[in-house]
Amino acid sequence: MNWNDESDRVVAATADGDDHAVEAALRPKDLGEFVGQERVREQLDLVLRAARARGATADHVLLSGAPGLGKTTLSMIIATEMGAPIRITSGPAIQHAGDLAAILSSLTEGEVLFLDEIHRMSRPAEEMLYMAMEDFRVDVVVGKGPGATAIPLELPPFTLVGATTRAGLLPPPLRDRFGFTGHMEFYAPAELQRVIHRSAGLLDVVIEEEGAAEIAGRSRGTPRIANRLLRRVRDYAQVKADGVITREIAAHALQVYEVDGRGLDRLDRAVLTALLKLFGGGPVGLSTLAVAVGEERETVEEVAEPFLVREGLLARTPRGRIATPAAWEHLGMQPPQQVTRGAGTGAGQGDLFGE
Ligand SMILES: Nc1ncnc2c1ncn2[C@@H]1O[C@H](COP(=O)(O)OP(=O)(O)OP(=O)(O)O)[C@@H](O)[C@H]1O
Repeated sequence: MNWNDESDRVVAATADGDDHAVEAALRPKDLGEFVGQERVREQLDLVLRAARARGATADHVLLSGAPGLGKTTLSMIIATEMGAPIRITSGPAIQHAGDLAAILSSLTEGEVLFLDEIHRMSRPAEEMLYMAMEDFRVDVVVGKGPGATAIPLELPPFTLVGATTRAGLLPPPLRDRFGFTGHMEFYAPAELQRVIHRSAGLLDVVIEEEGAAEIAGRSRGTPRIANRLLRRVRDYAQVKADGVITREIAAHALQVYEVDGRGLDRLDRAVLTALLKLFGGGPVGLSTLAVAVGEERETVEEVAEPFLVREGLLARTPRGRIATPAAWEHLGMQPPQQVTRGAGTGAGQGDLFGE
């Protein structure tokens, strides 16, 4: 299989068409239903309550975090909690300042504007957004060349909810204009277990506690993946058993989908196996590792490695990629002697960098 398209993977954190179809039904509708992210939830609750008490529009909110952690869901909850409508768009969809002006000028008072991937907006649109966020005003340029004139346009107060996977890429003037920034963390297995239980209830699927725990442990800290694995396990339970998801059924089903006990899929394991078997645990250069796996360099670096690094199974060092002791353990292999001695070169190394 060619892994260049991330969405081919059952453990992809980004949404595929099938996800879009069911995600709307599974989204928590208010803060009380939203699982985990205690700090962001508590802080946001205060921001929204205070705005409601003042009868004001809520401050602009920036949500940062990896795909599938619930940024879109939270933006919808903000609108619901404020009793306001929501408009959804994304940075890449706004290529010209005029596109943004058209959206902004059609907002109603108090409306929530959700701007996904806000770091991918064009520069002119971004500059227009500064003024809109701060003064609820935009200058619409009419005409071209020396005869062009800027017509100021008043906007009703609105709440911008920006979402980004890369908060560090946002220019400081944009970041500073958000009244509240929430950083979404990966979820603990116990939290994902709650997400799975809730989704199973909505999908009318019977699941045992241990079945949910089994799926949660393989969901890479991400609710979107948890919900997708649940649907695959449900299929298996319906076809191969009586529809009830037990721990055993979940484990068998996920074995069929090649998702192991830690959430690694075939590509992840191929990279680790090559690193251990062919290169004795490294260090080995990225290009060499990619050739050994039969994949593009970018696929190994961007698709497989982030999760392996996060799991503490692989480390990027100045000398190349190395496996950590946990990688040997996970694949049930014995490290050669020198790797055991060099175990300190594992995930804790300070000078990690992309090769
Ligand atoms: N805290 C949560 N509790 C319950 N379900 C959640 C939670 N967070 C996310 N989900 C579920 O996970 C799925 C993905 O969430 P969502 O689309 O909000 O993620 P996202 O961060 O916006 O992802 P992306 O950046 O890729 O758009 C949805 O089906 C949603 O219902």
